[in-house]
Amino acid sequence: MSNWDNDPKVAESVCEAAEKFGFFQLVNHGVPLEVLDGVKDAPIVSLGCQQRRRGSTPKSFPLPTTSESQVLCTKLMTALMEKLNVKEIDETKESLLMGSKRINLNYYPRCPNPQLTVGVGRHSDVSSLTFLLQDEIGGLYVRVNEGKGEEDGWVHVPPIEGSLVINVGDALQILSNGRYKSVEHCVIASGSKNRISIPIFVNPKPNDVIGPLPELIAAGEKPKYKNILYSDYVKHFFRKAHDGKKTVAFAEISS
Ligand SMILES: O=C(O)CCC(=O)C(=O)O
Ligand SMILES: [Fe+2]
Repeated sequence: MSNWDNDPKVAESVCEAAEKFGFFQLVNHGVPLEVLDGVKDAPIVSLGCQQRRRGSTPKSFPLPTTSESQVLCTKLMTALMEKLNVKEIDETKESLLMGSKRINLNYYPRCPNPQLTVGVGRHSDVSSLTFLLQDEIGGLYVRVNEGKGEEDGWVHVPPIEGSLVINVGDALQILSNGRYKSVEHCVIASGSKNRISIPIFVNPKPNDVIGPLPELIAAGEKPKYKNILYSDYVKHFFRKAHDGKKTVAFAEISS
């Protein structure tokens, strides 16, 4: 990614990955590694580890985002919007695409029989984009080829040192009228090692109304989703279990 500015293929690959897979890993992303390590080593993380009980649900802690991650986020959003022929990220779009952020801390205690514990159940994120820092343990699985019979399955996202895992969330799927995919993923705990992951969720503002972007509808696309208050969408997500049932169905226009 370091040659983002002089190689248009980088932006193209990002858009292609967001359309086809909804997930990709970035290296040379410009977010200094010390920032990632700093977050992983923060005292609150160790405290969290001691307080966690085996098998209990991961907990959220507010942690600051960095200016480097903001620059990266703006670059990605700009490229993703250009691909949709949305030329300018004005104030309204900035709010819809990246108006609020939340950082979580997920701690997965090792479990001798991972099949018997809940890491994170199948879900898609409600964000527009999620940036995930994961340690070297692994355990994140992403759904591929959904609905394609025998090819439908789960692929492990291997930890790559210094990389960021980035995925499209439901809000961006809705705003892009289904062009960018928010795919299901889940986490299986390790049988032998504790794992930490830190997702940064980049979201619309709670009071934003999300729906297919006006530029797409003006270009003749039929809207696949209704306009919906983002905070209502998030409420719906937290009301239901992580059972693989799609939150995005809540916003779909039935045909
Ligand atoms: O821990 C991970 O790798 C992913 C966690 C996740 O999907 C989430 O917090 O939404
Ligand atoms: Fe997630």
